[in-house]
Amino acid sequence: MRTAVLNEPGELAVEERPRPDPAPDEVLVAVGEVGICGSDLHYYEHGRIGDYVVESPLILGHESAGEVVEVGERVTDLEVGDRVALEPGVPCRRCAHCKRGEYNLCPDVTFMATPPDDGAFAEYVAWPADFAYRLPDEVSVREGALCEPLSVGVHVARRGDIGVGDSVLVTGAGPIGLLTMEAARAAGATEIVVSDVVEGKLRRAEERGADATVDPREEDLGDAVARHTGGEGADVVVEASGAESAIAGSLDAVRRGGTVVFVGLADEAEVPLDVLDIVDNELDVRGSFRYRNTYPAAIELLADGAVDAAGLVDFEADLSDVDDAFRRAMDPDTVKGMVTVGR
Ligand SMILES: NC(=O)c1ccc[n+]([C@@H]2O[C@H](COP(=O)([O-])OP(=O)(O)OC[C@H]3O[C@@H](n4cnc5c(N)ncnc54)[C@H](O)[C@@H]3O)[C@@H](O)[C@H]2O)c1
Ligand SMILES: C[C@@H](O)[C@H](N)C(=O)O
Repeated sequence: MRTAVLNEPGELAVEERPRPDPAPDEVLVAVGEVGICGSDLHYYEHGRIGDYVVESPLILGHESAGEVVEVGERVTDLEVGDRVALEPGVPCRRCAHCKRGEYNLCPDVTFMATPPDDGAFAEYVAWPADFAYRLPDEVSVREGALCEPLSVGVHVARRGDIGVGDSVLVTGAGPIGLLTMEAARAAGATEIVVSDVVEGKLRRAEERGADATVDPREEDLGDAVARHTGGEGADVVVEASGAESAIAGSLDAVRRGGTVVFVGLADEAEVPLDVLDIVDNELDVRGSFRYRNTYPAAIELLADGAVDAAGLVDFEADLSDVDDAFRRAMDPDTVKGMVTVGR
């Protein structure tokens, strides 16, 4: 089968690999579409993300969906021909985190396209059937692939306890920020402000339903958010850029007693935060890591038309043009590029 393999930073090659056989609890999926994620681009450019280092050839891609072509002998709830979204992180199911239900925190997770685990830029993937979610007719294979970044947004909305009537600031209008905005809207948020430093991204946020947008280089973020929230600040701030200035500025934009959710990953592990501010204003400061139990909700949001994930897509490219697709995806105005593997 054809795969796209990262051999060296900046060197992505289409290579033949043996087609996998599904284990008894797995399904074999003919991959249809795979989204290009910021982490794929990071491995492509730098060969590492923090402690995860690409030390041997790695198949990238973890936002995927396709069609079941074979089922393992113990699989009872999926059939050949079902279209499925693949949740890319499969936990050990045995550790304390898994048993608590926080399986996104499992230290022994196998996560697609995170060294040393291969990803989904491949014609076929064998995957545990319980991490393959059947798509209803209303949800396309492309949308199925985008359940992955949407899941990040759904988990953020849950971590932030975003609810009816809340005001929310999202810093960063990449795929994660934009899908978080839509998950927040679906959760009941009524005033959503989005900030970014790229004009085209702010326009995208407006087109997709942001109530207001702010470029923090032109206007103080705290003042702008106060103006849109009756002088109070946002009930919930979601930091989805990873930019140090946005991380530090998040505390100026949240109301007293509000919540800040950090989902963006800064290049530096340490970014100064004013702890007195957190104590004095009784802020809830939370991290949000990947997701757990979000795929069913993401699929429902797409089936109901509550979220327009496919509208994020700027371009599609065939697997044979994956290297060029990665270059296009690096343009700051690009939100999402898709690689088509089969249909
Ligand atoms: N915690 C998790 O589980 C998780 C999952 C996926 C992605 N991430 C991280 O979330 C972040 C967003 O992911 P993405 O794929 O949308 O990334 P992205 O790079 O596509 O988007 C980031 C956006 O932030 C904008 N930005 C840069 N500086 C800014 C500033 N000072 N203020 C406001 N916006 C600014 C950029 O212009 C860009 O539009 C990244 O840091 C990524 O690594 C975390
Ligand atoms: C969650 C996923 O989208 C993210 N890029 C990760 O590898 O953690």
